[in-house]
Amino acid sequence: MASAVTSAPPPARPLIHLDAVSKRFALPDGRSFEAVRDVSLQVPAGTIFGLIGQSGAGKSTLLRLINLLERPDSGRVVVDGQELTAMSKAQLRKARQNIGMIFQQFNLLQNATVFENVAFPLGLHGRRSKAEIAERVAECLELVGLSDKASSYPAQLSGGQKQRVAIARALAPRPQVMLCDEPTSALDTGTTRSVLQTLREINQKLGVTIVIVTHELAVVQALCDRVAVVEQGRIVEQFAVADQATPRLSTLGRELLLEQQRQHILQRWESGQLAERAS
Ligand SMILES: Nc1ncnc2c1ncn2[C@@H]1O[C@H](COP(=O)(O)OP(=O)(O)OP(=O)(O)O)[C@@H](O)[C@H]1O
Repeated sequence: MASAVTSAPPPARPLIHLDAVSKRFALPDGRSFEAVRDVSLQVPAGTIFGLIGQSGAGKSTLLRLINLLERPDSGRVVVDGQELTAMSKAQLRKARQNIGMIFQQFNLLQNATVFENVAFPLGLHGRRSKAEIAERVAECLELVGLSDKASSYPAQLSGGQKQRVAIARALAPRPQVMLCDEPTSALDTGTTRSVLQTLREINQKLGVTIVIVTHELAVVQALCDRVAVVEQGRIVEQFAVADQATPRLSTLGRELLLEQQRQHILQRWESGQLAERAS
């Protein structure tokens, strides 16, 4: 049998490039705390990239440095070839349209309908007609499966539906990047699964690069292509989630590997049970 010709795919270009970024916060007692320490990181275009670590490790701060919600004290942030850290406020406002963000607590406008929430970023930027805005909102709501909820208010929605509205709102300006800060931590297991499925579809169908902060290893395993482990403001290791052969250096990396192996055994056992029942 002829052997298959294999060639490694060309490395994806980094869409996000953090170059030696550091961030220090002033504390009430006058001292300061370095939450992110000299981190360099490249996120390839089209990937789903996880940031994991213990509470207080600096994951959220690192994520917020990508769209300059937190401005680094030193280092450079480059997204899609544009150095955000060198931009004026007006330039940055425009560049941020390329970077959507969703949060654990959804951050929706409570007194606005689902339609108005998703339309909000479209009204802020550019000169779109009402008809163009309505068309884009409808597209985004369809993408997240909420076409029938356009006139509802956030209080009338479940947690999972609220997060979908937040996803639709983040997608509305057609960003290349979506930053997700613990997007499923407030959701139950079933809802988490369906929100992760939506994020995966957005990545696969629209090619949106996703960076996700999570403390849930099951989320990493279900969603991420690659992951970086953050400890005390530093990235201590990075790996492809599918690579179970290379030894993991961090405790969390090893825990994730054990979880992957456990799931693998469980799946094999379940498919064995099914085959037995069928025979
Ligand atoms: N605005 C701020 N002022 C002072 N300290 C801050 C501020 N934001 C974050 N920190 C501190 O920086 C450190 C890193 O915080 P960060 O929220 O990035 O961690 P995290 O890994 O996301 O944690 P968690 O999983 O608990 O959200 C923490 O010790 C936190 O208290």
